[in-house]
Amino acid sequence: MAAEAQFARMNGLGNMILVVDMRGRADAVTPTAAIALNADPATRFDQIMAIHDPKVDGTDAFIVILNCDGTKAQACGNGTRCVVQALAAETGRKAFTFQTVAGILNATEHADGTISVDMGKPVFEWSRIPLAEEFFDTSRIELQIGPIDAPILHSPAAMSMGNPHAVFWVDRDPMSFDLDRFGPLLENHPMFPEKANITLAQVTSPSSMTTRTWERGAGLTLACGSAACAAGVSGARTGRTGRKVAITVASSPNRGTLTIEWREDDHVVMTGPAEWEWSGTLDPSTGAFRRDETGAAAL
Ligand SMILES: N[C@H](CCC[C@H](N)C(=O)O)C(=O)O
Repeated sequence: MAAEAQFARMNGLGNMILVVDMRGRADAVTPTAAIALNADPATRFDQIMAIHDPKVDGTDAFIVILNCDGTKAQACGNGTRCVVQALAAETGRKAFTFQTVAGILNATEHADGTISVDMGKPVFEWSRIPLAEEFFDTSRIELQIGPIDAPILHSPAAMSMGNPHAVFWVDRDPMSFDLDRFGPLLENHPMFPEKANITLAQVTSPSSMTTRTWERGAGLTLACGSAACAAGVSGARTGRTGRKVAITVASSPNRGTLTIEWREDDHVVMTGPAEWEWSGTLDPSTGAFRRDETGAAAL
């Protein structure tokens, strides 16, 4: 049995996150532990954000991201805001720099409690998304589902925010689509050798859209931050919106909002809330956990 690690159950717009404090130790949260934690209704989650000691100078932590099926993810926008809130509560600091497998992320907590994360630069090159087929222009790739002459979803914008995304444009509320049926087919489509996060986006004005996402490795989640980034960038890239959009996440409680700005320097900045629910300790090798009785926010 591994020594216990502190964790906090948190959420970003309903995206269920476990922030696990792995600082000062060499082991990792195992896929077995992730699967066990997800199997218990009390600790069911979409992503684990494991905070490890920094590996490079100038960063505060190295973050490892696990999906609820035990696979690794390269990016998680909602989870990153949760990590910022937990570390800000612990240290009183407002600005952090993290390293992930996808690169360096800078993040800031604002006075109103919202958190901005610089999610880095989008990647459009087909081989780096990655797609299985060469596309010169990945803003509209050939892919459709439904009847060949009347597809239900077609021609998504494909891109990477560190993790692979496909954004399908729809002309009505994304909640009115059978995403639980189409999501698995598209996530696992041969076009996406590393699978993909699948988002439906309805543009509602040049500065707003409504989204809903089927997540790679997690399925239908209440919200997905990196998908909101992908939708915002794809809206601007295809001329549907400007470079700053308010994204209503249709599936989240009270249809919450994320603001996505694709800055002129090519960085994508996501701003939104994070919420602490409760804290506890867990065994990172097995997933056995205990809930703290104090009821105080802690990592
Ligand atoms: N919920 C996350 C995304 C998790 C990504 C994951 N599903 C994958 O790429 O495998 C977010 O807020 O960005």
